[in-house]
This record gives sequence, C-alpha cells and structure tokens, in this order.
Amino acid sequence: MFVRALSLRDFRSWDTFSHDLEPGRTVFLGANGNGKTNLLEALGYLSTLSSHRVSTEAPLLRIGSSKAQIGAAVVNSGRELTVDIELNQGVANRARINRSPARRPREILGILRTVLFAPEDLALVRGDPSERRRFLDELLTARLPRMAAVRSDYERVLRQRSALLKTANRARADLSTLDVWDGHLAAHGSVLLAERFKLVNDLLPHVAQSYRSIAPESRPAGVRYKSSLGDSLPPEFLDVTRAPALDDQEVLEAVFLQELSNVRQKEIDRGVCLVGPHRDDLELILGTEPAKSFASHGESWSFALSLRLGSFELLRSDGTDPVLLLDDVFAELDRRRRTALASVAAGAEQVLITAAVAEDVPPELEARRIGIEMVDTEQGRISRVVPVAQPE
Ligand SMILES: Nc1ncnc2c1ncn2[C@@H]1O[C@H](COP(=O)(O)OP(=O)(O)OP(=O)(O)O)[C@@H](O)[C@H]1O
Repeated sequence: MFVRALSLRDFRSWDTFSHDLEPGRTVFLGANGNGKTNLLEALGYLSTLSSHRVSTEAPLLRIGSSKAQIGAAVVNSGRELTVDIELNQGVANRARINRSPARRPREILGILRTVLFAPEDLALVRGDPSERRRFLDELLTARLPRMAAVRSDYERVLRQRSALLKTANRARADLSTLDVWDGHLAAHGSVLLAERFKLVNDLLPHVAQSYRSIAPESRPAGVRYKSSLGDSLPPEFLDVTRAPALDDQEVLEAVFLQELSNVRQKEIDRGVCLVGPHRDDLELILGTEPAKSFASHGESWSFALSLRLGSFELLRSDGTDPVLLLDDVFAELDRRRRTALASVAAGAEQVLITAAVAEDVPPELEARRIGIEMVDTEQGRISRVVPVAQPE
C-alpha cells in the first residue's frame, strides 16, 4: 500500500501541510527540530491511533489550538480510500472514511498499515514490558482490526474490576460482583491472549531471520510470549514452535478463571489485578539468555531493528506491504545494520524517511526529497515545505 496524499492542520508544529506523495522512496529533509518526525508521527497516529512519542494526545495539538486534523488518501491494491481524523481537546475525537463519519475512530484501523522505525525503538528491548505489549497489540490490530474492540473491552473491564478490588479489603465490602467481573475479564482477556500467542508464533521466524541477517556473528534471536498465567498454563503453550489450535481461546479462558480464583485473596490484599494480558511480556531471547539483561548495546539495537523488520515481513506475508516509516534511524546504525535495513526498504512499496542531511540516507535508498524548514510567524514557530535540490 502507499499514501498518495497527506494533509495536516494544527498538528504539532504544522499549521497546515498538504502534499501528494508517491510510491517508492521519499525523504523529508531538514535541520533538527524542524518538524520532519511530526509528519511520520501523524501517519503513525492514523495507523495505530496512538503516538510513538507521547502517551497523551494534548502534545499533538499545535500549541494554542483546540483541535488537530490528519487526513490521508491510501491506495491498497489499486483501490483508494481516504481517511481522516480530528483530535479534539476535551471532546471525543472524530474520524471519517471516504468523507463519511465513522461510528468510532477505531473503525479506521487497518486502512493504513505502517511499520515505524525510530530512535525510541531501543526501549522495545531495554524498556518495560508495557513497551513490548504495545508493540504486540499494535501489530495484532494492524493484522486483525477487530482486535481493537477486544482490547478496548478488556481495558474497560480491567478498570472496573481494579476499582472494585481497591475497595474490596474494606470492612463489609460487597464482593459478590467480583465473580461476574472475573468472568468478563477472562472472556475478553482469553481472546486477546489466544491472538497474542498466535501472533508471536507467526512472528518468530521473521524476527529470527532478520536478526541473523543483521548480526550473523551474534547468537540466535528468539521471541516467546510470557503469560502471567504462569505455571497454570498447559505446557504446550510454552512450546514456541507449537501451531495454535482451534480451541486455544476456550482453554485459556478456563485457565484464566482458575488462576483468578487462585490469586483472589492476594488481589484483595493488594487491591490490584494480578493476572491477565495487562501483566504479560514478550520475552526476547539471545541464545539462551534474556536479551534485556544480557544483550550489548549493539545487540539490543539489532534486536529492536529485527522486531520491526520482522513485523514488516509478517505484514508483507499477509499480502500487502505496509508503509515503511524510517525516522532518523540511519545515523544510529553501523554499516551492516544500515545495509540490512536498506535492502528491505529498497524493495518496499513506499518508504518515507526523515533525515537532517541527505548524506545520512544510504545511497541505495536515493530518494526524491521534500525540504522542511521552521519559520517564525505571528502564530509562533511553524513548519513549512521549502524547495530543495533533488538527487541527480
Ligand atoms: N504541540 C506542538 N505545537 C507546536 N510546536 C510543536 C508541538 N510539538 C512539537 N513542536 C515543535 O516541533 C518541533 C520538533 O519537530 P520534530 O520532532 O518533527 O523535528 P525533527 O525535524 O524530526 O527533528 P530531529 O531531526 O531533531 O528529529 C520542535 O521545534 C517543537 O517545538
């Protein structure tokens, strides 16, 4: 797929941006802090409904604005769809597909699929489990947009059940409703769990292969889903090569319910929900050791890159190239990792790259350029497009 046009209004440093884009490679070129990443962040937002840099939406609205707009025309297998979203301060966001209002913003998920490489990716390896859960869930939703509703239902039940647990150890607390919430949590959570197990199973060969090509001298890389259901899980779920079975969700739901009853008193004592997909992790393994504590800086970068390259290959194997967004990554990589990334990027349907100077982009990714600059105006500092020399 590719983005044929992108338009923004009051998004980050852009008061307006409207530009046609083409398949193949495009580089947004401009000095540091001029607004290049903001363009990729806007596309990332359209494809995941979240930002790779901030967890709240307020910073996405241009300073002084009460709403921001992102719109794109996306071409997938010859068919064009327009998608746009309005981010509002204080009121619900609104999305449209082909100019018709969507009932919920999440209905736009899946229309634009992206894989974004950014300097922040090191946190996938070094950061908290929440980084890796987010990675998994975004990839899952790109492949199966209906999972957005499952995630949202699970999070709603989790919030309500957690609120109940916080009051549960008070004298005379009414715990009769806890069983009902356990049922809801296990029902939604087991759907998410079964899909995450399946995703990790599908992703494993792509990550292992990507890591081999980036760091052939290193130990083999693997990924494994680490569930908070722990020892209660049937042993076959610990086998990373096992093909998912049709009744996985039912099995997981039963185990989930059992585990909730096992930890009930602990949960009441601590006032938090101790088991479920919100406590899980994606284990990254190098050789036989966890990458988080054993990988060197270079190996951690290679692993982070392999997770993204593996995601790209997995989405591609589903039938459509996602749009590759490369945010300032080449300066961070050594020659071998640059070459590995460049060779995948060179064959992708559309690659959008940011760079401060053209020399940062490997020659094999020679690309048309869009110049970006920051100017002082009466409305503050804003980004704008400027003419720039094209490669010969
Ligand atoms: N909500 C906002 N309103 C107005 N300006 C903003 C907002 N958020 C960020 N900015 C401005 O956007 C600029 C940063 O943009 P961006 O991160 O896209 O830069 P960049 O060109 O990618 O830089 P680098 O090359 O250093 O990564 C900064 O000047 C910042 O002040």
